Amino acid sequence: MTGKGESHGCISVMNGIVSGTGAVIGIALRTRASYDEGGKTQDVRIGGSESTDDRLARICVGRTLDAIGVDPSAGYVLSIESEIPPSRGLKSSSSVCNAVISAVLAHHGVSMDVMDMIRLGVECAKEAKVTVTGSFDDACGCELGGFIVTDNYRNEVLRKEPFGRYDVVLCIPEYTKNHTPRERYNAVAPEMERIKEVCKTDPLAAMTMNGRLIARVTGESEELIDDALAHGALAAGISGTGPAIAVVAESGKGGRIAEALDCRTILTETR
Ligand SMILES: Nc1ncnc2c1ncn2[C@@H]1O[C@H](COP(=O)(O)OP(=O)(O)O)[C@@H](O)[C@H]1O
Ligand SMILES: O=C(O)C1=C[C@@H](OP(=O)(O)O)[C@@H](O)[C@H](O)C1
Repeated sequence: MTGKGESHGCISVMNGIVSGTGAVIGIALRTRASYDEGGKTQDVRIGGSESTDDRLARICVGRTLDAIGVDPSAGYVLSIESEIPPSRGLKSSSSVCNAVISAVLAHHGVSMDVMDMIRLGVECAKEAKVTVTGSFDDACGCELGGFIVTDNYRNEVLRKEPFGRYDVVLCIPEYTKNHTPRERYNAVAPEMERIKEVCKTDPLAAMTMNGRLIARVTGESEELIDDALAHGALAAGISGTGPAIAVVAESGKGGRIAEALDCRTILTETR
């Protein structure tokens, strides 16, 4: 039986690299995976992109088979279709991990506790070296949706609540993330402590503060953030390690903001 798996995306409220505490809001963009065993080859087909590295997906298959006691040398076909542009800070890697692991489990008819599945994905991301802290915040946001705060060092959820329905505009540069040295994130720890305080009562204000701070850390311009706010956005900032900018707006107002911004945009909503 073909195993099917699905996960979503999320945007950053607090970048977890700075202090180990991460916060995200789930969005509706989707990743779908399907998995079938048979044949002699291990075949990974990534829709819409010839150039995306398939190593993370292969690690997810191998580690899931290992976790459920199945021989990982079996031939398979894994297909992945994702709406999330890779390597822009929009959590494509976490979403792929969740979707692929779910598809492999479904093929074998095995159920796994959702938090165990998320933690398995974090281990895969670490092995593939696509994360600094393990990105437990992102993995939870992609799978569970809503507003989530996590401790990425302990893989613990600190806060999880529904977020309500908002439009989300994503500005997607053509280029992918630059790998800014970790010391540059560590250097802004005092500012992140202030953002953590704000986040306790006002996650949208925290998102903009974080988004501006990370723009400074990674060397991105804040111009699009200013433009989005000037056009009525409730929050705007770099998501993850960038370079994408995420904008939150009242439901129905995202389209107008997207038109006003000088960038390639995707219009979606919170989940
Ligand atoms: N559609 C996809 N199919 C398979 N793997 C993907 C896909 N999208 C992203 N990935 C994996 O995730 C990696 C990108 O991770 P990363 O640079 O951390 O970006 P992001 O911030 O989007 O998570 C890619 O190199 C690839 O290994
Ligand atoms: O590598 C990491 O540990 C993290 C990377 C960032 O996200 P992206 O991978 O989306 O850039 C960040 O937002 C997250 O809190 C932690």
